[in-house]
Amino acid sequence: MDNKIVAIEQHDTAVNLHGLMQVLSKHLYSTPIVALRELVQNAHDAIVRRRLEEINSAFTPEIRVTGNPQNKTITIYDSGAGLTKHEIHEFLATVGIGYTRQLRQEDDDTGLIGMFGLGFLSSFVLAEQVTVHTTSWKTPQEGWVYRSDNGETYRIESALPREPGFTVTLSLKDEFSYLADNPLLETLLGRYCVLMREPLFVGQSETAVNHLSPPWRRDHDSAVILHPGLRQKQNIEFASRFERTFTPICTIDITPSGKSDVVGILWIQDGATYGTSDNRNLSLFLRGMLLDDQAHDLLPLWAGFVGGVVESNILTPTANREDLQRDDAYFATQHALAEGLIKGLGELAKNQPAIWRRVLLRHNEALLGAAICDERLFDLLKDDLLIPTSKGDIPVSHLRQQNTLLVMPGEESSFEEMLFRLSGRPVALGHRYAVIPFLRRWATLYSARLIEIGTSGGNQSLFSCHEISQQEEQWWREQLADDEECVISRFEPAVLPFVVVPNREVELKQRLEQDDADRRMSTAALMLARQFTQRISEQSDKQLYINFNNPTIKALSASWQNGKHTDVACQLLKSLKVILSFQLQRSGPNDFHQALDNINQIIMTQFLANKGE
Ligand SMILES: Nc1ncnc2c1ncn2[C@@H]1O[C@H](COP(=O)(O)OP(=O)(O)OP(=O)(O)O)[C@@H](O)[C@H]1O
Repeated sequence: MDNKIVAIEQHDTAVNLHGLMQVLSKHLYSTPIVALRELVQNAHDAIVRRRLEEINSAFTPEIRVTGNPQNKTITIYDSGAGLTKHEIHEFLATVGIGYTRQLRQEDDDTGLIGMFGLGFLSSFVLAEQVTVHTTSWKTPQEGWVYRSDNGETYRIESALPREPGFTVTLSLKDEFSYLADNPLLETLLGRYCVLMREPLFVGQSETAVNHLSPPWRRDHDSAVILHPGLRQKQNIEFASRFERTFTPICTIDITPSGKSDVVGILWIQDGATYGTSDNRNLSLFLRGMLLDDQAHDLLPLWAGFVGGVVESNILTPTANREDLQRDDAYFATQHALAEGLIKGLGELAKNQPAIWRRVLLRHNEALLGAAICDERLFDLLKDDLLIPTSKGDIPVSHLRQQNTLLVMPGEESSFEEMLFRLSGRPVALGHRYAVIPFLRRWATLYSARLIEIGTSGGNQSLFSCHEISQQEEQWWREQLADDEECVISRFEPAVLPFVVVPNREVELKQRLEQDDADRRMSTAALMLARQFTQRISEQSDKQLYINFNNPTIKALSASWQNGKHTDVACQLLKSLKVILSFQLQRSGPNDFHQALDNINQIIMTQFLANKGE
């Protein structure tokens, strides 16, 4: 046995400070503007900290951001807790450690935003020099100035004391000097900080950029219950600040539910959408600070016509505070928003019929898709939505006749369409978004029959079989069929002697077997589809249903049985078939010419031959 002693060495991981600072300050954030948000957020937290810690504190909370274009500086002032000399070393100048996190660990319901101990570093993205002047409320007789060019080294010097608080001055790099413009700062910060709870002023302005509190907080803070109409008006005004493309039709309140604390408003966009259009737009505020104005993944996929602004205190941001961790809180929020939206749509339908009609009108197609994603939505929408049919858009109840619903899966017009135009029955257009799954669910719920025309199952329900001898069947095939499969049947209306129906399943099989289908479909999907089409036997891609309810067909059948010659009549019928097929793009130009020629010939020889000369 080998008894070698293995020496185990333990070392501290070395950190290359320069490299780490480069990554943290330059590459953590997607846009340098985020640095301003981080500094305002620190100012906010400092005010909260002072309120929490200073007993009998009677200070006026204020954050003020001022740009100075001449000096190319931006100053962020706050009247918060400030820092002692020791705290500057321990928290401001230590990467990854912040006092805010410690405070949050004691009590996380205080509204503090910071947690990573990284945000201050982002100031080095914008600035070639960062200067801080601070006085802590704990040591009001001391003032300190911190200075650093890159965050890697810094200087601290004693300075005159100031009112407790913290002022950071960024001497901007040339490429960011344009930011030292107060109107621009007002726009940028107005976007990020509109829901922040401490007042933020820009330049010399006496009006805080966040002076308007969001409607849901007004409800909470005020004892007065607003008239619903007035509330809706306020909500829409507020929503319009976040919805750039569409005007909101109406808003839906989101209140905390389940494990989510999310609160805010969603709205339905005014502007017709297609079923597949995705205009979801969600601004998410975390602890009062805009985290993401493209947080639409939190909304259900079917809600392509919905916008919203919501806030939460429990979601977990990523370290750059530009995205969210996909944790339990995230999924609870997703769930709460979907539930709130479904409930809100239900209340809209019940309490505001005029607005509900507008919503249906604008988003009928998208709502068809939504209805098949959720039972409750289906229940809400099933009788109000319109189905596109051969006779225009109509509710499903009008589509139902003799307890059957007809749907045409294919896109092109066909003989079936003509069949139903003749009988006056509307046929749903199955190629349109969500129509077939919606009708399937509707049919199951109301125990109606859904007939999908063109599939073998569908055709069997439409055309009943008629028995004739094999010899006669053979004769009919010879007289009327080209490359169609011949089916002897009975159907309405009797005035139609036959129809040519494409076999959609065979069409699908042929399409899948084409090379270009391979390129468009993923291999897995293609394999599944092929498994299905293998079961479709090699048949003709068209079927000719000969109608034994039709008087001409019946008369011709009787003649054949009596051995009479009916060649001319059969030729006429066949030409009629080709002409109708051509109109529906089911026969080619040569056949069409031939058919017209036949008719001319028959008329000439049968009716005019003796009289013409
Ligand atoms: N304006 C300020 N007033 C008082 N203390 C401040 C101020 N700005 C920063 N600090 C202190 O410096 C610490 C580090 O700040 P930094 O922005 O790097 O991280 P953070 O705010 O704690 O967390 P995050 O990275 O999530 O923003 C803070 O926790 C706080 O203790």
